[in-house]
Amino acid sequence: MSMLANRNRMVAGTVGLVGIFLLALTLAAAALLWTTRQTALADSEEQEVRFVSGAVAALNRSLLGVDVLLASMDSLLGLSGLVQEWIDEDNASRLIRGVTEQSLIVRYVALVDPNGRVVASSHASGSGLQVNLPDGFLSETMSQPVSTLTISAPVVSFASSERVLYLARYIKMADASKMLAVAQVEIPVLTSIVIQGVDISGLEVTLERADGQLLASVPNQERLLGTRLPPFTGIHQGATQATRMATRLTGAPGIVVTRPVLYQDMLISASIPEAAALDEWRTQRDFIISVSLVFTAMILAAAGFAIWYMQRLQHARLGIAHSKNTLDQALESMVSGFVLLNAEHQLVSWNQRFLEFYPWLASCVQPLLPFEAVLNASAMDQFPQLDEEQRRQWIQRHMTQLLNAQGTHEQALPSGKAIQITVRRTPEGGRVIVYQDVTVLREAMVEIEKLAFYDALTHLPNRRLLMDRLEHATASNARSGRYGALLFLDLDHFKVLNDSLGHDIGDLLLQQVAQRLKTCMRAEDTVARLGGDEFVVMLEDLSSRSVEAAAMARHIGEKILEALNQPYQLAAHKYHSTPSVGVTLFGATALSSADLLKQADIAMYEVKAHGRNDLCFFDPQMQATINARAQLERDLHAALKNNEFELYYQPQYTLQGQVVGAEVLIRWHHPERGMVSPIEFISVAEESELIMHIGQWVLRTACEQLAAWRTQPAASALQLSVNLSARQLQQREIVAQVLSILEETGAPTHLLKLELTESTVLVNVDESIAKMGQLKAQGVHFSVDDFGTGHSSLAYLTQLPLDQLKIDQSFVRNIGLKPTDGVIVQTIIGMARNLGLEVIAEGVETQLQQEFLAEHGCTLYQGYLFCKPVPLTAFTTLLAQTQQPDAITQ
Ligand SMILES: Nc1nc2c(ncn2[C@@H]2O[C@@H]3COP(=O)(O)O[C@H]4[C@@H](O)[C@H](n5cnc6c(=O)[nH]c(N)nc65)O[C@@H]4COP(=O)(O)O[C@H]3[C@H]2O)c(=O)[nH]1
Repeated sequence: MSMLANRNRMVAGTVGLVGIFLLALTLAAAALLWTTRQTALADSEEQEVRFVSGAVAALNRSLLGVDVLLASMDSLLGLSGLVQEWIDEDNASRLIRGVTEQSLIVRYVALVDPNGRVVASSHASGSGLQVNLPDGFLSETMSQPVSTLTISAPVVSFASSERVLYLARYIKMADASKMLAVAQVEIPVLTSIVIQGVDISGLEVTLERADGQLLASVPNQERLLGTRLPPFTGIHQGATQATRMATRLTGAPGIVVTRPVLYQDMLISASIPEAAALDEWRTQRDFIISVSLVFTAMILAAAGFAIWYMQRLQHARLGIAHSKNTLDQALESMVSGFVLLNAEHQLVSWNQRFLEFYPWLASCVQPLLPFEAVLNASAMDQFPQLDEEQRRQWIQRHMTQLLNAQGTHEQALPSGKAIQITVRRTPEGGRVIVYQDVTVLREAMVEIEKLAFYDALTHLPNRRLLMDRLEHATASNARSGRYGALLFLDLDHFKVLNDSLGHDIGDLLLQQVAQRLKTCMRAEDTVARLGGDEFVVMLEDLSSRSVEAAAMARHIGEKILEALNQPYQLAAHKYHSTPSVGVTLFGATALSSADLLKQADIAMYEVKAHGRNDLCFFDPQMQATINARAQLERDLHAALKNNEFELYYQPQYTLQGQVVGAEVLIRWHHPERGMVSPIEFISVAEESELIMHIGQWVLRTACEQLAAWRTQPAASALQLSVNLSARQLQQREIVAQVLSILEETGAPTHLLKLELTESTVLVNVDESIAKMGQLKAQGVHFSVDDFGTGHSSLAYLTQLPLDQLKIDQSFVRNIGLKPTDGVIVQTIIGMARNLGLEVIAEGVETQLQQEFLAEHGCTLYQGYLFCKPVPLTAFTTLLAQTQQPDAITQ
């Protein structure tokens, strides 16, 4: 409504403005017309005044000449001394002719007696000339008291048949009689004198008497000559200014200038009809009017265009306002939040829904607010704990995400809402951001996923999800070459429970079993319920060695057996349940998920067939291995308890054959199997807590021996190298443990050398370095076993607090056989020397090997060439026979 009023106001304003313009233009044009008209009239007046002045002057001069000519007759003819009869007419005519010929305007001059008879004349006929003076002219002239020039009315000359004027004055004779000297002037001659060659358009010139009698005129008006023109009214005859009145001849409205002539109340009048005076002005007038009309047309056209344009503009504005209104309504009725940013990433538009999602922004949003400020407000409200730098980074991260994002991403709000944010770039470089509440959708999806992939009773993954994960796991294990395991569980006699106590109780058992199974697993493992009382556990990424993977699977299986064997409280019923567990490994062979599940299922039935509540592997060989390992573990536990271990000592020699120490190597006297090699049982022990106990036993025994040797001069300087397994070093309390054993046994710290393998150190380098550093600070020595075989520890070599490098026997064995190994041996020796470390070669079996090592700078040796690992008694005997070096000092 107001827009319409506004438009009308604008149109009215434009019309008014145009009216003013047109009025101004009209006034200006009129003023211009008036001015130019007045100027044209003034110009004509001026012209007329100039002309009349010239004409009067010329006529006066001519009349004066005639007057002088006539007056000169007296002296020429000596008339004042004569009487008429004395006049020699011929002589007088000749004399008159002589002076008349000198005049330019006078045609004839005659001497006329009071009776009108020509006495003498300038004409060839002399006194024979006929002069037809108008009636009364003669007597009128003669009767003048003083002789003055009189001018007759126009008459036709007998002599020339032309219209002429007679100019006369009387001359007194000696006898007081009077003679009339008359000059005949042809009117055309007179008018040509008056006109003086001037050519003024429309000019009317009259020579008149004061009473209006017309004597001559230009243009010649034959019929008016001698008649009386309307007298001048209200005009002073002597006035020199122009007067607006009817022209003298045609009576048209015009400009009249009149001036008296010197003689006999004659005057000259010049008239220009206004029409002629404004001739040129009319052209100007037409031009001014044309220009004004053109301007008027242009103004009207411009106004028309302006109104049209305003209407269009208004229309467009109305359209835009309407569109904006519609858009605003649309935005406000959107279920999504909406934000529009300009190219400078400032807020241009947003809707209420956006503020409902982010209520803390309600007080800060305003047009052209930089979006960074919006993020800042969010960060301040939502993450008040962030310091300024963290907040800056948070804002930066979100800005980058906003600027680079095309498409959708999701945001979880503290309120629990899930907001899907869609960012689109506008053609101007701005952004349209749409915020959609997808909380319900997400919850529904979670629910759908749950229904699709999870078991409703236990909330464990169902068969579908298990198979999906199994597919992934088998594919990934096939790539990495590592093994995983699938454990198929079935609850023994579940049907009996269900039938006797009902399904609800059965369901309670299943739920509790699910709960217990989860507690036995790592986070990355999967426990699934296939249905009924069948559960499957999938263990991924166990080991790259199948035996080890099987052992780990067995461990977990046994854990499950133990957990599920605990009594259950099912509502009011106490219940004891047992499971049967079938295991199969996956990773080596590319079996399908279904086949793997079948294998585990078969293994599980194997358990059922053999009395239930047990675990069985699908592969009989694997089962046998696992059984053996299980047996070995059990035996190792017993061995520790029954003191079945013994330490052997393998001496370490200098080049000169002196024994500087020994490596202690564990031996197990199995009650049934006899001596068991550490190669067989150390790796098994390392997979469980057993290695801690065995390692501790070895360390304590070695330290006790060192302490015992303190008082024996032959052995008091010997160092003992003790192998420390990876798991031992990873123990948090290893440093305290070693130090307390040293203290308890009283062994000299500096005689204890701990042998580590490269891989042992590299498990957790920084922590290993720290632990080694602490022990080193107390005097304990370190040697790296198997140097050069494992991972490249070169990068850490300088950081490790080492005393000795041990060249692995695999290189020593190949000396003389494999040139590259010879080179490696040389390199290790060189490196050890550079780092100021001792270097010892193990597994030296031949003279050739020893010579090669000696030649390249190796100073210590261990191997069958010198001595095999031997029991303490044999070692003590050996010591007695061998020369010892000086004691090793700290
Ligand atoms: N062919 C040949 N072999 C030689 C020669 N000289 C020594 N050996 C053998 O090489 C092994 C050297 O020990 P290792 O590399 O630490 O390798 C050891 C070590 O890793 C581990 N082990 C032995 N005792 C312990 C122990 O007390 N604690 C820990 N953690 N591991 C031990 O068992 C591995 C095997 O020990 P052993 O059977 O005693 O085997 C010993 C030793 O008998 C030689 O000239 N030729």
